[in-house]
Formats: sequence, structure tokens, C-alpha cells
Amino acid sequence: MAHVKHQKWWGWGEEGVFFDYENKPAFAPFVEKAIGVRLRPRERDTVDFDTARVPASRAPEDVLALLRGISGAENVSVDDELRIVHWAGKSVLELLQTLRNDFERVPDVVVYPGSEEELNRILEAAVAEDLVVIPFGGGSSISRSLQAERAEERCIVSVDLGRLNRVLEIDETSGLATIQAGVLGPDMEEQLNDRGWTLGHFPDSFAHSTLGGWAATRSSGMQSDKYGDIADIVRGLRMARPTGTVVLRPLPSTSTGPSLREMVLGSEGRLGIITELTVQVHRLPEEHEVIAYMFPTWQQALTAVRRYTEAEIPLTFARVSDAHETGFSLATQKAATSMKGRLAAKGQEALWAVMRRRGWDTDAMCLSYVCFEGTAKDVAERKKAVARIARAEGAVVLGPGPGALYDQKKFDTPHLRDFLLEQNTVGDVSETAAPWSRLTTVHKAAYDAAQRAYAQLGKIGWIMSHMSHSYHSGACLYFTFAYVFDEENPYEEYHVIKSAIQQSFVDSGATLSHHHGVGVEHQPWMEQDVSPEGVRLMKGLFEVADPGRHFNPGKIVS
Ligand SMILES: Cc1cc2nc3c(=O)[nH]c(=O)nc-3n(C[C@H](O)[C@H](O)[C@H](O)COP(=O)(O)OP(=O)(O)OC[C@H]3O[C@@H](n4cnc5c(N)ncnc54)[C@H](O)[C@@H]3O)c2cc1C
Repeated sequence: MAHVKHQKWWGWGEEGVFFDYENKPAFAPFVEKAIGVRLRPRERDTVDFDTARVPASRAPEDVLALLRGISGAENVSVDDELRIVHWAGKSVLELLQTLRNDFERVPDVVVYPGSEEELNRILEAAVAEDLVVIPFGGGSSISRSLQAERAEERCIVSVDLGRLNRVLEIDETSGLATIQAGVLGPDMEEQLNDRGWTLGHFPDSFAHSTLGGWAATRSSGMQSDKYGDIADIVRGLRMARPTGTVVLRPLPSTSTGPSLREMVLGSEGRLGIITELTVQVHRLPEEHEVIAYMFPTWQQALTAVRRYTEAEIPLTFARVSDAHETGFSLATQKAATSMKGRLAAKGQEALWAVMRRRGWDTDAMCLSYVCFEGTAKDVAERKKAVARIARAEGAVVLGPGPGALYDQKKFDTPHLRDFLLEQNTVGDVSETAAPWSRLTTVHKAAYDAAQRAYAQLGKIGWIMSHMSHSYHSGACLYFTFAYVFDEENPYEEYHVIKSAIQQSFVDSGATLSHHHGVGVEHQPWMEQDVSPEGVRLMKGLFEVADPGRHFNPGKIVS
């Protein structure tokens, strides 16, 4: 479909953009030490679609005719590459399945509706013709919430929202924008920025995910400390159903029974298709600055961020990498080629020497970034307040140089996973949230669980973490794990490691996911997260909303 942008069928992002380590001299030695693999130069720029063995479409001709009648023949496709683009999200397991031709049930047809009315009719047809409908935003799901059930016999329709991509209206008095659900992050920000506004929602997947997808998965962006999670940002919405549209007007607050808005948020396509959202937007800030700090230890860094929160300093984000992740960040630094770069590298060496003289263990130090927005005066005052607390916790203020670099590179890391897969290495993530009082326990439990799982599999494995998204009562911890996978049996061993980390979360009082949703990947922990009675209630909701199991069945709870 020429008018809708899609990611690579085999990996993350657009064709022609990938991770390279050639200009990062410390990276290969770092990886070899961490997981015992000697990196080869990147060979894979693309993967020829001819190598894909795609199961044939099972869409009956009368269903295709019906869909063409609703959305127009040019917006209905059984093209193999489009069906593969829509068959899964971008979790590392799905990437691996795609590269290995381990396709399960691939959608039989992809439809690109152009209006809410078409969506009502598609959902009506799904019930009448016994079809399965899976809404598709940017396809960046990392919890396997786009894959159809393996044993599904019915015709599967992937409904791509990509044509619904416009900012419809801005109520400038209220700071509320009404926006179509299928808009991709950058396209939405461009339309808002042109009028002086921003949503402020920047997940790592920003470039390849949509507003509707964010709402359907309860997403959180890296600037959530200021702008809120998507659940705070969405004030009203419209959701198409086979029998009509649920309309929730944008209201600052309401006491009309249990929140339908909250019920739709995170529903992953199981209740209907979100067509439009009214969201809180903000004037573009006058200043936006990221400052870097180095802390002697993880504990001191966490305490500092908690104290910023207690002091109610309005920050856009505060992020801390643990010692392992700090080591990783330093290893991905580019070689200094310019005079400025060489001076910066020398400055860094001198700083490390000072820290060692002060008695720091440089293997334990933790890098932190804090983002400040507002008027020049606001930013100056907040920087001072943060520096005071950070220094009291032993930090050295590194300044805006590394902060600006972080800001420029923040969306690049996901490409690393494709590169690692080429090296027979899995690099994936698990994230959670917990009260401040439990964060260090959760952190240690995840490390221990990962190491036990690696030992069980006889592997050298890596784990690292950062803290981001802070709240008054706690924060999110985001873990990245990596290991060389067994070519014979990559899936089972992945589950051993991922499950160990997930189990450690719920066992230590944290949630199974802070912002990646549930999908299929996180389902086994739902009862432990929201209680068996909570799961029963949720199942009841889905059964009443969709008795024929037409709308993305099997996700969240099954
Ligand atoms: C590398 C990487 C980094 C990531 N970083 C973040 C991050 O920082 N923060 C974060 O929150 N998430 C992150 N994610 C996860 C993912 O980007 C989010 O879950 C995102 O919200 C999905 O949006 P999408 O438009 O791509 O939805 P999709 O992946 O297309 O769909 C996700 C789910 O929502 C449903 N859905 C999509 N659109 C609609 C709609 N209009 N109505 C009803 N249901 C719908 C789908 O059926 C599916 O169940 C990351 C993922 C990857 C791979």
C-alpha cells in the first residue's frame, strides 16, 4: 500500500537503517567479555523476500469481495509481503521466527479502512461471517499481541489503521487535540509542532508506533515524568464496535461509574477498534536540555532520583543506568576523530582518574540523564535544585555534552537487536515497575534470576538495567538481557530466561509489565499480577463484549 508506511518485513524500522559497530572501538571487546562472542562485521543490510516461505492466504473470495465493497479494492490486499509485515510484532522471538521462516497463522488479508464507518462495517462483517479481526497500528508490539492464535481456522483479517493519520482538531483553550488512531509518532508530532503543540509522548518505538497502538497497550514514553503515561494523556476516545461506536467525550474528570476509558486503554484490540482519541497536548517548551551525571553507586543514584521526586522538582525525565548499562553505554561511544572529540575523550579519561583518586570503583559507577523543560529561568532553577541533590548523593555533574548526545541517539538502540540476531545472539528486554521501597530488591532479584537461568542452560549471559519513568510512589526498571542462542532450539531456552526474569518481578512485588502490555508473552503472570478473581472479571468482560471471539482473541487473558 503505497500510502501507508511499513517497517522492514524482517526487522526493526526502515530498510537501509541499521546498527554498526565499526566506528565504536570498545564495543566488540565489551561484547566478547559480556557473552563470550567474537563479533563478525555486519553482513546483513536487507533480507530478500524471496527467501520467505509464506503460508498461502485462506481468504474466501466472498470475504474478499465483502471487504472490497467496504474499503475499496485498492485498500484490500492478499499480497504475501504485506501479510508477513502484518503477521507479528517486533519482539525478538517474532523477529527470530520471521527470519527462520517459522510462520504460524499469518493473516489471510490486510485491509486499510479510511473511516470509522468502514471500521463499524468490517467489525459487523467479522461477526456475521465468523472472521477474526486483528487491529494493526505500527506493528511494534513487543508482547506478541499481533500474532493470531496458532490453531485459528477462521479467516484472519489484519486491519491496518495507517490511513487514519490526521490531527483533526486542536481545542487551543483546553489544550486538547483530537487525532486519528493510526497516525505514526513522527507524523503526529509534525502536525502538532506546526501549530506550536506537542503530545510529549516518546516511547523508544516512537518512529514506528501509533497513537491508537499506544492507547491499546497502555504505553509510556521516555518523557512521562512531565507529560504522563498514555493513560494520563488520553482524555476521550471513540472505539468502533460491530453494533456502533463507544464515544467517550474528553472530560477533565468524571464520576460516571467504573471508567470505560480505563477499560479501553490496554485492551489490545479485544473490545473493538479505537478510531480517534482526544489527548492532552502542551505548548512546545521554550527550552529543552538534558544534563548527564555520574554517581558512584546504583543505590546513591536511585536515592537521588527519589529525592528529586520527593522535592517535587518538575522534571521531564530522570533516568539512571546501573553499572552494567553504564559500561555498555561507554562501550558504544564513537571513536574520537575530530579535534573536539579527541579533547572530550581526554577530558573523560582525566575525569575517570579523578574519580578513582576519590576512591570510586569505576566498574560500579552509574550514568544518569535528567531532562529539563520550560522557560530559561525554570530550567536554570531546576538544574540547580537537581545538582544540589545529586551532589549530596556523591554525583559528579558531567554537563550537557553527553546529555545532548543521548537525546540525539535515543531512538537508535532498537536496531542493535537485528544486528545481534545476525551474530546468533538474542538481545531482548523485560520491564516492570515497583514502589521505591522495593526497587533494589526487584533489581537484585531479576539479576539473580537471569544468572540462575543462564547457569541452568550452561550459558554466559548478560543483564543490565536502567530506571526511568518515576512517580511519587515508585519507578520503572527496564532490563536488557543478551546471550548466544542455540540454533537447534532457540525458543525454549528464550522462555527459560525471559520467564525467570518475569517471575522474579511478581515474586518481589513488582508488576509483570510497566508499559509493554500483556499480549501472549506476559499472560502466564496475569493471575499473580491482578489476582485470580481479577482475571475472572476480565475474562467475563471479553466474553460479553465478544462472545464469538472475533476481536484479537487470546490476548491479555485466554
Ligand atoms: C524496540 C522497541 C521499543 C519499544 N519501546 C517502547 C517504549 O518505550 N514504551 C512503550 O510503551 N512501548 C514500547 N514498545 C512497545 C510498543 O512500541 C508499544 O506497545 C506500542 O504502544 C505499540 O504501538 P503500535 O502502534 O506499534 O501497535 P501495534 O504493535 O500495531 O499493536 C499493539 C496492540 O494494540 C492493538 N491495536 C493497535 N492499534 C489499535 C487500535 N487503533 N484499536 C485497538 N487496538 C489496537 C493491536 O491489535 C495489538 O494488540 C517498544 C517496542 C519495541 C519493539
